[in-house]
Amino acid sequence: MTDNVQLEVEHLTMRFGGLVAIDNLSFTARKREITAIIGPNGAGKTTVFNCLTGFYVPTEGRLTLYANDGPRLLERMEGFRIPRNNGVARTFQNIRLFTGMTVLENLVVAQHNQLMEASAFSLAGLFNLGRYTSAEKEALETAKFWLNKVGLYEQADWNAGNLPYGSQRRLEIARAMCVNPSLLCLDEPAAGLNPRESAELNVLLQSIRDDQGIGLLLIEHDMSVVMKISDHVIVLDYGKKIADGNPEAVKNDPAVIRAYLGEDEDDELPPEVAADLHLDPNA
Ligand SMILES: Nc1ncnc2c1ncn2[C@@H]1O[C@H](COP(=O)(O)OP(=O)(O)OP(=O)(O)O)[C@@H](O)[C@H]1O
Repeated sequence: MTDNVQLEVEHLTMRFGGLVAIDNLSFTARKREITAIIGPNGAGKTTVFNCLTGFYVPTEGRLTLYANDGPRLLERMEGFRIPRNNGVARTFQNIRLFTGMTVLENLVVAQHNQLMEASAFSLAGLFNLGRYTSAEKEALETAKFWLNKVGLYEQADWNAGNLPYGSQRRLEIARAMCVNPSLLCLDEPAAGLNPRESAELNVLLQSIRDDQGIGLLLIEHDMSVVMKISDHVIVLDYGKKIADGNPEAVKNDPAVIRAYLGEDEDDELPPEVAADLHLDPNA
């Protein structure tokens, strides 16, 4: 039953004082699938990511990651161990690259933990022992692989801060992939992209899903991305799950339309949102 499950979230609740940001949320994300979490502003999407990646300790609930070597309970781990030992990588709403480093250096630094272990925390590195040099070579190979994959090989020596915005977004994804995660969490990767860059992002995310065989969790407001590439969509509103299914079912769900529209029957969806949800304007 759990064969294909990458992540199982059970009864997750996150309170900030009196505010319930996530309210008894359960869902499953599968391997080789893109699972989107959508919902209006403040619905609790980023808080879910912050619980999964150790930025917040959930108030209640269980978060089970099915890594290659068995299940892990993420909510019981110290935050820094989640990306380091447990295969959950993420990108952020606001790009967080090392802008003063080159594109290649950003990808090598991402592998710092593996390199530190191989260097026995510096001694092997200092004396240039074999184990360290082969780990260093491997880190460079991994970095080059991902540079190729995201189409930035030619820009390897550029300062990351000088890349165009869309390329910076792709570099962030490459950096997250350099730690060889089981689960990749992407927080609004299409924000600020033009239509061509969005289309390139779709291709990249689909190829990570298909070629790496990992689970992807995607927070995204751009419905053209969500509806095109997601296998599974979860909709949150005020911290509660209001829909869970395939994109087709979710976009026609009255509760979802109401969440975006509001309760007032006289309201109308802005034309671009209606178009993204593919709603019939004459309905
Ligand atoms: N550290 C915090 N302390 C207090 N309240 C918080 C904290 N983090 C999030 N919240 C609150 O939790 C709720 C959910 O926020 P969250 O950022 O998860 O929403 P979101 O769905 O990601 O929104 P957006 O689409 O605007 O990014 C909001 O009311 C927010 O103000």
